[in-house]
Amino acid sequence: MKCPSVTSVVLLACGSFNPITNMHLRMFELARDHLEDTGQYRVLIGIISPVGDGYKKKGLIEVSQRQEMARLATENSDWIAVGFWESMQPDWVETVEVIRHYYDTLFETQQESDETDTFEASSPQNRSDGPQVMLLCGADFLESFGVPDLWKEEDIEEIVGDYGLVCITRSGYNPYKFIHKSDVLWKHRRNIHLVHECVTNDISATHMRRALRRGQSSGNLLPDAVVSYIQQNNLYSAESEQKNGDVVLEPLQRNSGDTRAEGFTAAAARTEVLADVRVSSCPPSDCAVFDFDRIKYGVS
Ligand SMILES: Nc1ncnc2c1ncn2[C@@H]1O[C@H](COP(=O)(O)OP(=O)(O)OP(=O)(O)O)[C@@H](O)[C@H]1O
Ligand SMILES: NC(=O)c1ccc[n+]([C@@H]2O[C@H](COP(=O)(O)O)[C@@H](O)[C@H]2O)c1
Ligand SMILES: [Zn+2]
Repeated sequence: MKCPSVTSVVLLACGSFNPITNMHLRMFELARDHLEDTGQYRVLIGIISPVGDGYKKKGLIEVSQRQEMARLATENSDWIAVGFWESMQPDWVETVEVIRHYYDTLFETQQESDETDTFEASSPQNRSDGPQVMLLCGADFLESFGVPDLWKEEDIEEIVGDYGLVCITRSGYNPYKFIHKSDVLWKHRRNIHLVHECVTNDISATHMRRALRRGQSSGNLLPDAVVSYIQQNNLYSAESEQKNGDVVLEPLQRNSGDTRAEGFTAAAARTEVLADVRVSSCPPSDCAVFDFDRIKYGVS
């Protein structure tokens, strides 16, 4: 019997990581288990890429500190590491460019190790050799594709069409419904791996920052080394939470040309509406696999 080929995968998670939480680390484990369970993939490494300060998100502390926390959180992992390239760029970098960067770097490495030197540059979807870079995210990230002026259509098309996405469900979001309603996501649904997080939780960096600035415990939801680093450097306060408070998020500014704070407020309000799609329904019973063609989930 012919052995089905196994694709090597690099998982890339882009985000603020302000600070990194245990859920961020769990996200990688859930994604790896899910992909490897299919028998079609082998996950080689996971990369955490903290966004640069130029992203200008409210309450975003310096990237050197977010990086250090991510480094501490992953120092004992044998497969998850921090990617520094994104934050070393002078300006905020579109996510698709970060993915391209890691894809190109891996491709070059593969090329160098190839003796025959017969490789030709080809687009990711046409390449059967070498590892595939997949974007790893939570359902809120996926649903942010629907926020006007936040993402370029062509970037979404490239991310899901050429590279692929692994999305972890998150309380308050319904990625099944979101994909069903989006033409581009539906078209590329086979490249979107939805992983159902069976342990319902509402862990977020926002909750952690709130607890920390109020002097409360992080309730074991942050790695110990990260808690110590935060305490030693007195990182989260009412003041740090106000950082970028009156600035427009860089992607919105870039895509809409709007530098006014009201522009951001309007977009933030749209985000709220999006989050309102909140449907608690998860895939019926199967926690690991969701087959769009097999399961009907009553979307209007
Ligand atoms: N509890 C969670 N469940 C699923 N995905 C999550 C969870 N927490 C974070 N993620 C994902 O981790 C990635 C990085 O997210 P991010 O740094 O924004 O963390 P966050 O907890 O959402 O922080 P914040 O509250 O500041 O937005 C995103 O893709 C996000 O969707
Ligand atoms: N157009 C884009 O490429 C685009 C838009 C918004 C956010 N992002 C990225 O998504 C991530 C979002 O992080 P947060 O969920 O912490 O805001 C960041 O890495 C950011 O750079 C990319
Ligand atoms: Zn977030």
